[in-house]
Amino acid sequence: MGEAPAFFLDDMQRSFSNGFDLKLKGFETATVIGNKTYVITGTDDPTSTEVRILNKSTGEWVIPTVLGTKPKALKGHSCVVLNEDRILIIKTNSKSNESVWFLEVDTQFIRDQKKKFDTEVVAWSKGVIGNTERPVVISGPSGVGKGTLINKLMKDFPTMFGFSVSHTTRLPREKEQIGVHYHFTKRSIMEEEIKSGRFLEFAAVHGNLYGTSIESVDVVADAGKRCILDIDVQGARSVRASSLEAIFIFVCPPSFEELEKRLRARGTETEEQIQKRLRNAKAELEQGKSTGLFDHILVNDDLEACYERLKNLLSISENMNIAPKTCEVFDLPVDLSLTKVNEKIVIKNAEQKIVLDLSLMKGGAPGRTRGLEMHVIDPFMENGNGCNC
Ligand SMILES: Nc1ncnc2c1ncn2[C@@H]1O[C@H](COP(=O)(O)OP(=O)(O)OP(=O)(O)O)[C@@H](O)[C@H]1O
Ligand SMILES: Nc1nc2c(ncn2[C@@H]2O[C@H](COP(=O)(O)O)[C@@H](O)[C@H]2O)c(=O)[nH]1
Repeated sequence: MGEAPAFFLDDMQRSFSNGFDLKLKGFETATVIGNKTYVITGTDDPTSTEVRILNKSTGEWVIPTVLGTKPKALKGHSCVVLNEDRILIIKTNSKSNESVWFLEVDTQFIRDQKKKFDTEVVAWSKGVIGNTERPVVISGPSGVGKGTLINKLMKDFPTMFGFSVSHTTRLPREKEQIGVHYHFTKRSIMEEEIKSGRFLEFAAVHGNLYGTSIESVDVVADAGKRCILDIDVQGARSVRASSLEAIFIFVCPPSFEELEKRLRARGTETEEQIQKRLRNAKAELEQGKSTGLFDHILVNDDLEACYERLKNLLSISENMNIAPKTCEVFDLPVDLSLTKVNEKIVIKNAEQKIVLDLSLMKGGAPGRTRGLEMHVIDPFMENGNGCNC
């Protein structure tokens, strides 16, 4: 059994009274991992959750690059270190489905990002209770019918699927709506946002920038829906290397001539743009079929037949139009302590005991940390529940 190695104000002053400037404010915790102390500051303000790091060897404070979606109004919280590479944070006085957060400090994702940013990096990842269906990445050359297939899925199963709305620097088409089809943006803004780590993936496609923000995927997951991403092959490769654990589907045309016919018939591109998209399609078709990147290849010949095959491989049938996945939500207490017992975290105060089971934990930054189980221990049943804590 291990007690949470997190300190509150009094402990900190005692632990580091050897000359370091450790003037902690309210709602701060300090967590020690190796020779670094991670100070997490929460306030009422949803935007102001902050992290700073004290290097105990040098006595220097570092403000890290912070990636991921921050917890809102973190205020009261308790921490415990997991695997020496992340801090589990439980928000006090919160709803159970909003209470679990992770600050990754030395995972593979963080080590990769540190090389990219050449600074200290930490990343937030929200904990998701229960299991969610794997996201679906759909790629294929321009005009093959990806959007058409996705629209059919979204229309037939609106409570099951949610579309990840990408950012793009291309101009909107006549019928495209801001924030529905794309977040249309300027190249300079998107480049800055890419630098700041806002995107799960991005790529230059047909002369414009396209990218999936971490938030776009999180919004769908938060609604309890299965996320669908319509992205090019380069983007699919980046997502494959991420923690998202998606299913990858490549859509092919029955022939190159048919692809050209569809692209022209859509009437949304100039002749020059059509030529560019067709040139790129050749390379995309090669890559899509040969790299082993995709789990499934779908030929979009007859639309209805292709749609049936898509539904089959996603294991969905007509009667599955179920409500978004929800799990039981309960309140977490204002004062709580955390104790780590193997792969379980016991969250308790005088009246209540809750167990957070991390044994099936997966995913993580830059996305959600999934597969968590959380339940309240009934005090009358405690001896028979298999949890000796
Ligand atoms: N199986 C099909 N048979 C005939 N036409 C189709 C089929 N699937 C889609 N189409 C038509 O082809 C055109 C291109 O489809 P769509 O816009 O869905 O392609 P896309 O792959 O999403 O393209 P982009 O990558 O450029 O967004 C549309 O006009 C659509 O109605
Ligand atoms: N890598 C990414 N590719 C994306 C994203 N959103 C869309 N796309 C791909 O771009 C082309 C062109 O799309 P269009 O809407 O201009 O016709 C197509 O292949 C899309 O799959 C993204 O976020 N990342």
